Amino acid sequence: MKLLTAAQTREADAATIREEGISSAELMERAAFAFVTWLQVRLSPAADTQVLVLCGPGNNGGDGLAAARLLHQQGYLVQVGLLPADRHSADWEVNRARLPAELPVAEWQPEHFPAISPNTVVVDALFGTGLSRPLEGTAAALVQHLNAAQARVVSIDVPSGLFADAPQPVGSAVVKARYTVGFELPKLALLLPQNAEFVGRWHVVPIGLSPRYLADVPASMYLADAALLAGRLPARATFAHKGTFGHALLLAGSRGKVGAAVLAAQACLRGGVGLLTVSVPAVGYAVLQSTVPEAMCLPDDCKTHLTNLPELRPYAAVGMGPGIDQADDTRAVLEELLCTAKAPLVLDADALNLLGANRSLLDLLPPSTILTPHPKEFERLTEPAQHDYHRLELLRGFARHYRCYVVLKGAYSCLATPDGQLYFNTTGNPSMATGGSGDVLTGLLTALRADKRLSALDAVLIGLYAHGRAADIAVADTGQAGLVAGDLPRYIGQALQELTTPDSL
Ligand SMILES: NC(=O)C1=CN([C@@H]2O[C@H](COP(=O)(O)OP(=O)(O)OC[C@H]3O[C@@H](n4cnc5c(N)ncnc54)[C@H](OP(=O)(O)O)[C@@H]3O)[C@@H](O)[C@H]2O)[C@@H](O)CC1
Ligand SMILES: Nc1ncnc2c1ncn2[C@@H]1O[C@H](COP(=O)(O)OP(=O)(O)O)[C@@H](O)[C@H]1O
Ligand SMILES: [K+]
Repeated sequence: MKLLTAAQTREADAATIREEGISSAELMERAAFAFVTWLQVRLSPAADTQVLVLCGPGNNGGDGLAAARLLHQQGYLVQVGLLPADRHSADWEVNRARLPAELPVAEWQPEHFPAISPNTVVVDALFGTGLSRPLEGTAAALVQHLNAAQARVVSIDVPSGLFADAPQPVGSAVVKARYTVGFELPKLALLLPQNAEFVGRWHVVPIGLSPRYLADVPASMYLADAALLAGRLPARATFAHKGTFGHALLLAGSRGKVGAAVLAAQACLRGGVGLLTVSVPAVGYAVLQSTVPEAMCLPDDCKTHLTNLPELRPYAAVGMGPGIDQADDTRAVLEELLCTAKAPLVLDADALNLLGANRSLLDLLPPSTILTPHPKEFERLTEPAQHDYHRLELLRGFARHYRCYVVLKGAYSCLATPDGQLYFNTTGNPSMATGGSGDVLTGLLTALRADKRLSALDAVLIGLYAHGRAADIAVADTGQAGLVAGDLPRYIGQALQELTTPDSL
């Protein structure tokens, strides 16, 4: 699924109206109906629920007016509060005129905004994608009044005051919603951690925007969801053998962090690799052999950390980083790996920290290397970001410059490709905020990179999706708090199966 800018969303509306021969008011009715349908599933029975719809002057306010009418028709106790304005959009006027006379409507004057009870469900339809500047004056005061009320707020399209795809000044007035319900496609703002306190949980509801427009519009940002990835993992051929899926090498572990090597190795095997060799410091040899008997183990001469790069010829992909620590000998191993590797590389954790501390090594990165930093590791590779949009631009620039695939890990992990595209992963949940989840990802990505049937892009996208999906499946058994990283590998196979090409004509 593509992520559209606010301007492209307007074009999508216009294309839909043109192609279907409908009026813009009809499209607004569709949007309001989709919103109300979503809301009704979550509301208590009509007689018990007071709904306040706060409407701004544009089409977001128009959506609110149409939603107020539809909720009123369903028997909810609805009131409408209007933000005073000199001008209104044409479809706002249409829907204002359609409000039934018995539905209470009042213009809310700044001197005496009515009190908002915490029991009220507030529909925030003040501003949407048409926000042209930060809120101030009456609009800002109303947003502050609403936020102070601590009512249950559901925002239409975007929380009012939040730009859909650009940063706003720190401290701007923005509605703090419990839910945000968007139309057809999520806006970029909903995916960024800095907006979490405004967005709450988000959902998108379909409104039938032009499929032709959505297919043709150029995009540089995508949502990597099941629809994008379904069928991208080829099914295993009947006569497949272990050579078909590649031999991977993992360089992982140090004294006190052998567990990272174990987690990465388990995930690599569950990711379907044909053969796996793990190079660990001598202290990890017995641990690895007993906990991951399917893997071969190459103990380093050094007891505590990695000091030797194994002969690389047998390997179809190499992953380095989990738990390796940052000793100078290990930096030399990394440098030799970057200089000599012919196979694709996956670099994580301390391999990234070593790159950050020795930036001249970055110029040695082979093209198409996969790097998986979390925001702090990414900062060590680049510079502190001013805000999340800036971080995404740094990410895009880094991936382009070094011709690499860079995954900025988080709730919606973002992959930047060498040609500057961004893909946001949609799977995963907060159960993964536990030590070792990243080590599991390294192992899984190394397995998928060793599989020659997959392109680099597909390997990363499938890996990110399956990593998060494994956690989504696992929490049904473990609960969120109870999940540990070692649970994840067992669910990877199920997650990968969901993306496997169906065995049909
Ligand atoms: N496919 C879809 O997604 C569909 C989208 N639809 C809906 O349309 C919404 C977009 O509507 P929209 O373009 O009319 O913009 P909206 O957000 O209502 O605000 C514009 C008004 O606010 C004003 N204004 C702006 N900034 C301001 C400020 N800081 N302080 C004060 N005023 C400010 C601005 O005035 P101006 O900038 O000209 O001064 C103008 O009057 C979208 O979010 C969705 O809900 C559906 O109906 C159909 C399908
Ligand atoms: N709230 C969350 N929602 C979804 N995924 C998450 C969340 N928190 C963490 N993750 C995922 O868990 C992994 C954590 O990786 P990382 O920070 O490297 O952990 P570690 O270093 O402990 O292995 C990343 O893939 C990240 O995307
Ligand atoms: K809104």
